[in-house]
Amino acid sequence: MPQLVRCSGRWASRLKKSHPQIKNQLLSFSFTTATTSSTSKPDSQSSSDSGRPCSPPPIQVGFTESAGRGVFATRRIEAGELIHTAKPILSHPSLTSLKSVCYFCLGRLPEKIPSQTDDHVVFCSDECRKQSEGFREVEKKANWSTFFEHCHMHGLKYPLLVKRLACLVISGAASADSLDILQPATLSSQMIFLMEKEFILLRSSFQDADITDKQLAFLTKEWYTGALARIRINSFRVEFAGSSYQDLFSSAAALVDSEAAVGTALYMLPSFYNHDCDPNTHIIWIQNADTRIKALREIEAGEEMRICYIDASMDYEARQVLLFEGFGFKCNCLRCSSHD
Ligand SMILES: C[S@@+](CC[C@H](N)C(=O)[O-])C[C@H]1O[C@@H](n2cnc3c(N)ncnc32)[C@H](O)[C@@H]1O
Repeated sequence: MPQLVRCSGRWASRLKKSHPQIKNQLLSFSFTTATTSSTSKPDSQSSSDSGRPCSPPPIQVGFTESAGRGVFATRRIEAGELIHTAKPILSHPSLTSLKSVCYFCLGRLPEKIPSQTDDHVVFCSDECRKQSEGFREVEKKANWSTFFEHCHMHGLKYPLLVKRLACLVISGAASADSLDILQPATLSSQMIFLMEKEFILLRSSFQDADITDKQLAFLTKEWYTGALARIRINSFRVEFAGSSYQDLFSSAAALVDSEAAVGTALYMLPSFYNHDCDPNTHIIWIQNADTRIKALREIEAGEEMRICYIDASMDYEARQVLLFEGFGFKCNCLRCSSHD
């Protein structure tokens, strides 16, 4: 039986200083010790597929024997059960989706887009526009064309999330150490060297926009690489599960464009799920970056829940290469132990 840890205390106080999305995620972390007020709506809660919430979610973060922290079931979970939902703490559309999905929630745009006050990006609702006001005010002060062009030319998506985090920090909506709780990727000196350019572009875009040195004190190369190392290992490509012929058609078209993902998002609780090449759980997106974690089969109380980070249909060798190069680990799952 793994040693279970309560996600409160040090983690909670660090997260309390963070922006509202992170604060809401805190409810999902504190569920073992805290009761949420009737007016607060946890961002991560279990619910039936009818959408009826039945919190708290039956999960707990604990230590595994050989994969660091992981997520464990606190009771038996049925196959197909919706275990919990989660809202992103950071999200950003892919550069090719900037005008076709909501700049905040990555959701599809309604036929009639609400009146926009923002020329460069588009929101699916007034609510999303309002939620973006803090970071967008900072972002709008600067000219991002060189930074975007650099990311576009080199196929970079993680710097877009670092930029959004930096805007949140400058706006006062997030603290600079918001992501410290997450496991960082090990970056080679070559990777760190290549990040120099994007870091300089990010910092100089803020400086040119007259963001003061005091406001930018956190934005050091060390902070940048630390944030990027965490985003790299923990963020998800957001791809909608096709639910209609129209969706299937659009995703086929997106694949032809070699970009099926509408964007990238980072979550707090889902970041603690380890990988398995024969997972018992999966993560899905239906209409925006809010995600659902569902059981693929029956899960026993105390069992670790794992998702699959890659395409599980690949053969053993291909999976090892991808997991090692992309995530920096040698997979210890049962399927890999038998070289299947
Ligand atoms: C997204 S994090 C998962 C949570 C992480 N264990 C933690 O403590 O924060 C991914 C990291 O967990 C570890 N990990 C996940 N799945 C693993 C597996 N199947 N075998 C070995 N290590 C794994 C690796 O260190 C990997 O880089």
